[in-house]
Amino acid sequence: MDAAARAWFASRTWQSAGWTVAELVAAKGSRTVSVVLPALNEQATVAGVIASIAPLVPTLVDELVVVDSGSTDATVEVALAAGARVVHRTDVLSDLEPLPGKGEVLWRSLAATSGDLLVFVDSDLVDPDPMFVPTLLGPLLLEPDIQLVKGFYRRPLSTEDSGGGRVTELMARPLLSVLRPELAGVIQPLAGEYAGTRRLLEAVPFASGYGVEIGLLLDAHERVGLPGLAQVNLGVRRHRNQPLAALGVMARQILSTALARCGLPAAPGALTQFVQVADEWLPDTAAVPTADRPPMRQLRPSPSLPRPR
Ligand SMILES: O=c1ccn([C@@H]2O[C@H](COP(=O)(O)OP(=O)(O)O)[C@@H](O)[C@H]2O)c(=O)[nH]1
Ligand SMILES: O=C(O)[C@@H](COP(=O)(O)O)O[C@H]1O[C@H](CO)[C@@H](O)[C@H](O)[C@H]1O
Repeated sequence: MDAAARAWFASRTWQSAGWTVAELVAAKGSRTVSVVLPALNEQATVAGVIASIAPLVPTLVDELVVVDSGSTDATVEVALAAGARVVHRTDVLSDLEPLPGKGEVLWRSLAATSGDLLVFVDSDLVDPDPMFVPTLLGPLLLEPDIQLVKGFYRRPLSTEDSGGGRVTELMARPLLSVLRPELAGVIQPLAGEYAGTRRLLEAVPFASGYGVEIGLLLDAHERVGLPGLAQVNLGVRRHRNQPLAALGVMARQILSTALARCGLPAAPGALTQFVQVADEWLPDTAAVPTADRPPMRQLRPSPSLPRPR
């Protein structure tokens, strides 16, 4: 790591949370917190993720919202039964045709929620620790300069104790070490569990697909610098792991977003992969959406405007 990354790692990495939920509630004051779970066909896991967060409502967490990304399974019914508010991605900004992707629903969640602080948690987590949200909120509530907090964790892969975070280890981390060495100290740059201030999150674009995390990290670094970033140890994170080919498409989105944020040209979103059919290998080319959504503040300039509930 370069000197700046090393200094940041030493000063902005919490290897353990030195705070309690009660201390955070006291520190919160009049600030409000929205927890957002993006969900696409997560009927098997969304209730467990909600259950790990629901006890924090309404003290530390003011609203717990599942933003449905066009699920075709029973995600919505399961999430409602588990006690979350469920917003379909077209319930807000309904004049805008939805783009496919995780970033789209995270972007729309800004219009569906009202918290001064937002926490994003994936809905495909398996047995998430109930301390994920309080640990992510700690630096935001206790350190006035911090505006984005990334989680880090040990990432099991299927039956192995580690090996998860394949796109992180094989693409995102090497890419950051080349393009933004200052961010080389970020342990999980693609972590799907992170928290930020609305002030920051409404000021930056959102990549509509899987590039959303790398895009937000690069834009946050650009806007608030290393002092505005922090990372917290969340322990272990198990989730539904996608097959390698799907991660290839994800990596293509992340690469496009990262290059664009760093001012480098990238060919329009398309990826050719190869499949074996009998004794032949055939190309399988798919368009890879890489569009950005503009800063929410451009659409909703006045924070005093009533936010749709
Ligand atoms: O178009 C999408 C793709 C993903 N997700 C959600 O975003 C989170 C992370 O996506 P995924 O699990 O596919 O990514 P991975 O964790 O495998 O990298 C999960 O809660 C998904 O349900 C979503 O809301 N819309
Ligand atoms: O970190 C990674 O390499 C990928 C894939 O993780 P696994 O190899 O399936 O554990 O998972 C993350 O990347 C996505 C893109 O940023 C995020 O949206 C996911 O929340 C996160 O799980």
